[in-house]
Amino acid sequence: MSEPSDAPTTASPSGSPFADLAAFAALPRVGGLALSADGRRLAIAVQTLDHEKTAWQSALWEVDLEGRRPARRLTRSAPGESSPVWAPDGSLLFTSARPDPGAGEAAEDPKPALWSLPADGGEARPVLTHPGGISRVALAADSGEVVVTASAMPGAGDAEADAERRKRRKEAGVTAILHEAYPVRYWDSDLGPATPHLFWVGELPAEPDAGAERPPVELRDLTPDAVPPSGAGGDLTLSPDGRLLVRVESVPDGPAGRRDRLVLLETATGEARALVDDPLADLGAPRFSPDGSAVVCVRESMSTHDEPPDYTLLHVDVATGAARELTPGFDRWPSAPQFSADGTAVYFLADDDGRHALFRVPADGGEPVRMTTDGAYSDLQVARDGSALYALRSAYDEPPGPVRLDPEATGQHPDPLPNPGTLAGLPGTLQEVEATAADGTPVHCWLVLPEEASAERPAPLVLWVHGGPLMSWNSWSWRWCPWVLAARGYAVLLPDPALSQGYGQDFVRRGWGAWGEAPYTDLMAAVDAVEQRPEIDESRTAAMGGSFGGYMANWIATQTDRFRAIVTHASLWDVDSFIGTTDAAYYWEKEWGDPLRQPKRYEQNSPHRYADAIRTPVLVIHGDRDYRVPIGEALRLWYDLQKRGVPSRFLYFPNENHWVLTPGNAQVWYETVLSFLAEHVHGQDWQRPELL
Ligand SMILES: CC(=O)N[C@@H](C)C(=O)N[C@@H](C)C(=O)N[C@@H](C)C(=O)O
Repeated sequence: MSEPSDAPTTASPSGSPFADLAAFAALPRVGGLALSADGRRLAIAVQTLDHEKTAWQSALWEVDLEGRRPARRLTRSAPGESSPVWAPDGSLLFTSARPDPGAGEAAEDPKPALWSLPADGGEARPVLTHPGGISRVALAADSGEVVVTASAMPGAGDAEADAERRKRRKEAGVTAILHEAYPVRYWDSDLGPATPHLFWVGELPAEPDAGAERPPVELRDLTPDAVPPSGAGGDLTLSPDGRLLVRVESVPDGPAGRRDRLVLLETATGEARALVDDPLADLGAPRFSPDGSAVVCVRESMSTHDEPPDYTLLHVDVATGAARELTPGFDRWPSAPQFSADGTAVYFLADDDGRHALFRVPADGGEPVRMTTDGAYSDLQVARDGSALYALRSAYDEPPGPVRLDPEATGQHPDPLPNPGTLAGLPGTLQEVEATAADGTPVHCWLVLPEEASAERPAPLVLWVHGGPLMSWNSWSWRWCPWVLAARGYAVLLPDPALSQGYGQDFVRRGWGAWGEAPYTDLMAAVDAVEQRPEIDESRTAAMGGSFGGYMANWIATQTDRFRAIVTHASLWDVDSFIGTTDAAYYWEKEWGDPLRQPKRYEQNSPHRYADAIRTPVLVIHGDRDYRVPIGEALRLWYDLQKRGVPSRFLYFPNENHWVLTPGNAQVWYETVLSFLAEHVHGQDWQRPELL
């Protein structure tokens, strides 16, 4: 195919916010959801650009459940507000590092505190502070009693001693941490010396009369023995009467290994015992039943060298600890379970065939049924009177927004609720494509086509590989937004190759321990299939991906010269060094094995071993605060490319983690990717982003 003279550039004439990176960064992004106990009020968290346009600020908004009024903003502050929870009296609790107007001089390093917005409006007031900051709030559904999570210094008995220890370290200029257990980091943070503890708050004091002093809120440490690395930072659920708490506890499991179990705690005494402790599984996402007699949770079987993990739901009797499988034989991975209002059913979410669907299963056993047709759901809220469900719904062609669902119906399209993040339109269309792998297995893909793509004007194609790898392309992504590329005339292929979720356990097994085999050939089969289409220009293609998707971009670079450019973000290059330095080696080491005693998988699947074969230009992107895929992977990849004279560029973010989370850097990310694609896919001159 010859080069058309009007090849798309990095600018788009369409006028869509996806064509203008500043307008794209300014689109409101809807996050968490909280329903009040009486089912009448719904709060959402919405991120918008701050005044200087240098940070996204999270604020809380209220959604009119009748759908008559647009969503209205409830909070406003520079540090933003998050983790909304409605108290029984109708006030809205949230965490925020905003300054306390009554506290005199502003703190140098303000920590998030617990705030309350009165039911009938007015100013929010601070309720509770801790020297380590309040990171989470849990509320007992009937009693309204509260438990908070805050990080405490080792050995500090109370908040005063805690503050004193922090002060002494600061005055002495000590930032060092002495580690005695694995792991030492998580995501982009150091673990220790402070570690999360759970504090009992009980009933929150009522709003004081005008002019009166607010009574101090006493915190009682429910987990005084919590120790680094993870302390009591796991997920938790409070019984409706506030008497019991079930939390996820991470315990050592072999050398440098961890696993998660469920611990039951009496809130009055702090007395604790293991509720479900399974040496062959991780337990997570516990949720109490409405009568407090049972807990539903997720069981993830430990993977082995030969077998990927598998997930099921457990129904656990709180009095006896007896656990029963709720989803035996269900060939999908259930997550985020919750009881129905009357406790007779459990709702859960699962990837299924390119969707993240809502399911329901009877609590006393039976077949799970899928309740939603399209889209990806999260943040499910069950109205306590059983009248409705609320959730956030997104899809590859729709950003997240609040919806109402029928608690019983199957095959439903939910009612959309007022959404401050509604889009006016998209610069193209989304199609569902099924390719066929060499062994006959279907490979599900989403294909984004730009507005102008046609047989007369075929669009260049970008293959975008998802991360995980145990994941699926099924929901909106601001970080990996194909519509920004579509606005510049690119078609974007989003395939779910072997190892992806939502297609059954055998589909995961096809790629287990063999990342360079079926996952790679499935991707190539998807590209082959889409390249046959008249509206695709098969002579102008590129491949990109982040994280595991970056591993695959690197692998593709070593295996084929069919693409004109490779973009690799936060990627794995030398898998042995990655597993030894990531924040959670135990997540990977079973599948890959011991590199000294079981070197085969490393020899066969680590891209760095095939560096000499790379001919395609590569854009390397990495953040220095990335503890999931540490920067060493990018430094070594960059060195290996430069040494071999491969045309390459390195976009380095000193302050970003595994994801690029600030508006300026996110825009520069897209700008650099688009310039690199324009240079190599269209043969245009390299346009260096102005701010780089
Ligand atoms: C503990 C752990 O490593 N979990 C994995 C799910 C993980 O983080 N994998 C990364 C290498 C990855 O591919 N992440 C993707 C999902 C991303 O986009 O961040």
